[in-house]
Amino acid sequence: MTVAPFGQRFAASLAARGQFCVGIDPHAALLSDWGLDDTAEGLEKFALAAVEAVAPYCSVVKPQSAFYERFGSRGIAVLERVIAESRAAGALVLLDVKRGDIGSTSQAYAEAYLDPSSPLASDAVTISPYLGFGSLTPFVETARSHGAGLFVLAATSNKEGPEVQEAVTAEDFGGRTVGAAMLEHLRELNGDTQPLGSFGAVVGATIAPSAGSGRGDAGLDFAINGPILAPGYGEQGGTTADVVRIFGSAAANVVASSSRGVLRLGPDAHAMRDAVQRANDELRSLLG
Ligand SMILES: O=c1ccn([C@@H]2O[C@H](COP(=O)(O)O)[C@@H](O)[C@H]2O)c(=O)[nH]1
Repeated sequence: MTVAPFGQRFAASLAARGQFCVGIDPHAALLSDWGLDDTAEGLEKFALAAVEAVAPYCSVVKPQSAFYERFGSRGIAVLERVIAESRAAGALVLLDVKRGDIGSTSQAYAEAYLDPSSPLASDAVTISPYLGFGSLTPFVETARSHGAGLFVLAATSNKEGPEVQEAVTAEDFGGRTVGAAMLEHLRELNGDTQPLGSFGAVVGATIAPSAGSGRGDAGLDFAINGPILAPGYGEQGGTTADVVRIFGSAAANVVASSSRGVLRLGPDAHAMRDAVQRANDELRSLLG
C-alpha cells in the first residue's frame, strides 16, 4: 500500500488534531503510582490504557523505546501493540529510539523501524546524527521509500546538550554550531517540498536561544520546511509561550511533546484526555 509522504501526513494530522504529542513512557515510578507492578504485565496494562485514553485525541503519540526494552522481548511485544493501537486510533506514531550508527548498521535500524513489513514499523523515528549526518543516509533513503519521517537531534531539551550541539564545526564543515549544521542539512533534504518535507528536527521546548542561556550564539534557524518535535513541554518546564518564543514563524510546524505531565494524571482516562484537549486548545490559541 502506498502512503503519502510523512511531511504531508504530519501537516494534515496537526491541522486536524492539534499540535500536542503525548509520550507513552512507562516509568517504573508511574507504574507504581498507577498501582501496577514493575513487570511486563504492569507495563502492558499501563501502556495500553494510556494509548486508549489519549491516542484518539492527539496528532502524534511518542512511545519511548527504552521503557519497553527494559522488559526484553515481552516489553518489545507491548511496544508493538502500542504502535499498532495508536495508529488504529488515528495518531501518527513517532518511535523515540534515538538510533544512529555507521551506515551499514543504520540500514538495519532503518528497516527495523521504518519498513512497513517490520513488527515495529512506525510513522517516524528519532535519530542521532553524532556519527556524522552522512551516516544517516540509510535512514533517509528508507524513509523516502516508505513515506516515513525522521526527527534528527539538533538542540535537545537536556541541559548537557550544548556541550556537543553548540560546538563550532571546522571551516571545512561550515564553521557553524553542530546544531545549526544539523538544521541546515534538514533544510537541504526538505527543499521546497509541499506542504512540508518529511525530515524533522528535535529541538527542546526548554531552550532559550535569545535569553542569554548560552544558546544565544547558536544561530539556530528553524525554517527547515519540515516537522519539529519539541520535547520538554510540561514536566521539564517548557510552555506554550516558550514554543512561540523559540520557534517564531516556524511554530506552525512544531508538535510539543509531554510524557510524564499527562501520564501522571492516570489511570484516570478522563483526566488524561482532558489534559490533551487543554494542551491542544492552548497551543491552538497561541500558535493560531
Ligand atoms: O531533547 C529531547 C529529546 C527527547 N526527549 C524525550 O522526550 C520525553 C520527555 O518526557 P517528559 O516526561 O515529558 O519529560 C522522554 O521520552 C525523552 O527521552 C527529551 O526529553 N528531550
